[in-house]
Amino acid sequence: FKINETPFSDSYEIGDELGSGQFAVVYKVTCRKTGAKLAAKFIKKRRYATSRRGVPRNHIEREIEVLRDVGGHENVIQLHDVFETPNDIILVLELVSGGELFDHVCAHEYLNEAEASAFIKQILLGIRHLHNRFVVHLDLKPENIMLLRRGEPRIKLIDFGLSRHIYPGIPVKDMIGTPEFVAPEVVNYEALSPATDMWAVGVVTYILLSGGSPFLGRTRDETFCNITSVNYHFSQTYFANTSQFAKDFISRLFVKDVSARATVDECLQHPWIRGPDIGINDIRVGATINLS
Ligand SMILES: Nc1cc2c(nn1)-c1ccccc1CC2
Repeated sequence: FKINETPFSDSYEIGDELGSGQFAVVYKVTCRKTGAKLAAKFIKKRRYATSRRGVPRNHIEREIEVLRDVGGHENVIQLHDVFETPNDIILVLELVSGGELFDHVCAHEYLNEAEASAFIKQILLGIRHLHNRFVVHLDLKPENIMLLRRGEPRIKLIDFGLSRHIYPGIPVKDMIGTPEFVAPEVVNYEALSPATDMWAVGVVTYILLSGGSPFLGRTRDETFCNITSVNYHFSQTYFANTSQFAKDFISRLFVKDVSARATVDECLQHPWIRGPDIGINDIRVGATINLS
């Protein structure tokens, strides 16, 4: 990937901090030439192979390659430019300023089904764009899903720090992700695949509808045990008034066998996502249904 030779501050003026992760800080920036408002993600470079601080260069390169490949979809963050300083690599990204989906859910405790279904449909459209390019996100969670603008149900998938290309027939194994969102194959150190993202969609859906986390235990090991035994339930407290469609949607994703787990295309066809607008003429045998 080509890195800009000129200094970052020659082209951009730094504004407010938008968010931060373990080794990254994101600022709102203004392009000096055009006045455009963008986001700049400063990723701390790892200085020594034995260090635990910072991100190894090849991981940053992988995030850039993935962003370059998946850019251009309305539910996926767009990469505009890359700069380097002695300590950081700077990704200039499309500005999303509606805050994290995580905060939006917290502000409401949980969402009604229509709002949750609209958010999940957008997440599925973004994921379909990734999976069609053999990209697997591997860190889907409400913190990594941003609202384009406050109060609008339009989302962008933002953090591709753990994402990678996974091609059929080339097994990839790795112990990564956030414990309460990882699928059984991650816990069991078995091959990762697009199905790994679909399990996480189930966890995000469960959280949007209830505010609770389906597999979270008191310890990391308890969480992992709940995941590998698919030990979850729809607590009456939050799911008493939830539709069968919503519960069926979630239960098709919490499937241990990756070959039996719903794919992104099957999810987009599910009645909970297609909603009441299914007309009889959509159900002609063999019809190609245009989902866009
Ligand atoms: N880990 C993160 C975290 C964030 C972002 N990217 N990666 C981001 C990207 C574009 C606009 C705004 C943000 C803030 C949060």
